[in-house]
Amino acid sequence: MTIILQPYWSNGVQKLKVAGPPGLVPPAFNESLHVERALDQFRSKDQPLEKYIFLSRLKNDDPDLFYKLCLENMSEITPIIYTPTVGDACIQFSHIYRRPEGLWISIMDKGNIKNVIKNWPRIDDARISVVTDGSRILGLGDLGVNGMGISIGKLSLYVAGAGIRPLSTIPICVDVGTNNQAFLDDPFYLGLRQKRISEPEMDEFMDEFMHEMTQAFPKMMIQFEDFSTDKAFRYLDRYRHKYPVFNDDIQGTGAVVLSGFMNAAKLSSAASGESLDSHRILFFGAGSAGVGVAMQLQSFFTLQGLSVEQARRRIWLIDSQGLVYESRGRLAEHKKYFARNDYSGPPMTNILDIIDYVKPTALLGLSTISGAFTPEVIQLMAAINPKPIIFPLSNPVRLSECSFDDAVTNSNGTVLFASGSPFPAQRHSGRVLHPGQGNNMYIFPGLGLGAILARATQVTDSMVEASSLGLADSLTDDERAEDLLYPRVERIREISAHIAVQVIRATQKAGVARSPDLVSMADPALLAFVKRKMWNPSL
Ligand SMILES: O=C([O-])CC(=O)C(=O)O
Ligand SMILES: [Mg+2]
Repeated sequence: MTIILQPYWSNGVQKLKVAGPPGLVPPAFNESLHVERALDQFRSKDQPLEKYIFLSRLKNDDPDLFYKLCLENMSEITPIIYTPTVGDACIQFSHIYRRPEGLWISIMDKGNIKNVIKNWPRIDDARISVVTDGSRILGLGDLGVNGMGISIGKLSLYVAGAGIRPLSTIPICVDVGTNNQAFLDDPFYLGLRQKRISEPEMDEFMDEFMHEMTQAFPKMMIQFEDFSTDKAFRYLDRYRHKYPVFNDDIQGTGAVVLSGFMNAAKLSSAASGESLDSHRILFFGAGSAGVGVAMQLQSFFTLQGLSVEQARRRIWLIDSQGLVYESRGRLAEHKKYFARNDYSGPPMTNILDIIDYVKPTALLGLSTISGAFTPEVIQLMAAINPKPIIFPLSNPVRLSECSFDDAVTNSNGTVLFASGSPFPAQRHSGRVLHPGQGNNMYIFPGLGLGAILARATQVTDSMVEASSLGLADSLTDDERAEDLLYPRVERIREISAHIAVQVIRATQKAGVARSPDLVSMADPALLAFVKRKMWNPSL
């Protein structure tokens, strides 16, 4: 008897699984039922973190089964492998760790990064990597090498959401120390026992890292993830014109919020009778995500015909000191662009006073201050707008500026809502209201897929904007009829394919595409091509 061994790939390593010769699998084994069995096992765990551990093990043992389960149960599984549970998994990463996954490069490898990268087993297949230094994981702060969990989670969504082949993905964590003392004192912590290195040392390290990555993987797109604010802007600026790289927290979050905002603004303007270009957006939180989103939202106004300068004037920022304005003095570099020059009184620190002064149509939270949008804040927004736009975007759930429930109750059901992390639907006056999830997971899979297929040499602003417009117009009539701001996550593959087409077109217009053969394809043919390129679990 010949035993049939079917090859599959796990974590870059080829393995073999018994495909079913008599005697080696149970007599009544049925593969399709096995997916349901795995789902049952998954549901039998009561703690989200246990579910996470179960799925992470399953992914390593049998990627086809894992991704089949994800694709068939997106809305149930995404909150486990991704936000919010991935946050807890990162906090606990060094304790729940079982076996290596991804690529670890530390400051000790400086000068030798080339040789470390060479150890990656599937160099030729690699197309996309998510890189973090763990310095600001979600809203959880410096988690050092435990940040690897976020790179892993994002790449699982690349596979599930955009059909990137599992083998083409590389989660990377660079260990440049951590300032998290509790971790440094924890014997289980998996990173170097040292504080974060200085900025010049980090720059040298990153320059070598980026150079060697692009040498080793010429077809690679690199996503920067959860670097702390200063480094997020710094390394995006430093490398964006040199390598195909984008920052998910600045650009991905910006694009997803722009998309949801476009849909919300239409509904809000229809209710108020105000023109689209008269919206006023107040940001609570002025870190990398806040300013990144504000930058992206400028294009909402320029798309309506305003100049960039007029668009800038439609945006106000609040940071930990209150309203951001020029004469307040000593502003961090990244806040200066949106600092107001039309206010020069004493610092305005109370959010209710600021709302009263600005009269925003939209309030966006990127502060990681849980509960910052109090009932009074929501009530005030509802008093000045028939349909207030309120987006508490901080992750994970417990750091959200308000819950969907609070937003619905305090606005009497009028709120147009999107949050970074998932919230349950609410019933109000006999209607079921659905929260939008303004999370960059709607953007990066399609953006990355488009960039890879076009073999983009850079990720331009126009590509990011194309991904946002692609997402905004991917709502179906049914979804629009329910006032949804984002499409249902179950349709993620369809949405990513649509976004990828828009992104490929943008690469062509920007002259950064290295796949000239795609130019001549009409849109339907290009969409079919993109869908054909998507990997599917073989089950
Ligand atoms: O990972 C997420 O859910 C969104 C994100 O990039 C962040 O919060 O840093
Ligand atoms: Mg992030």
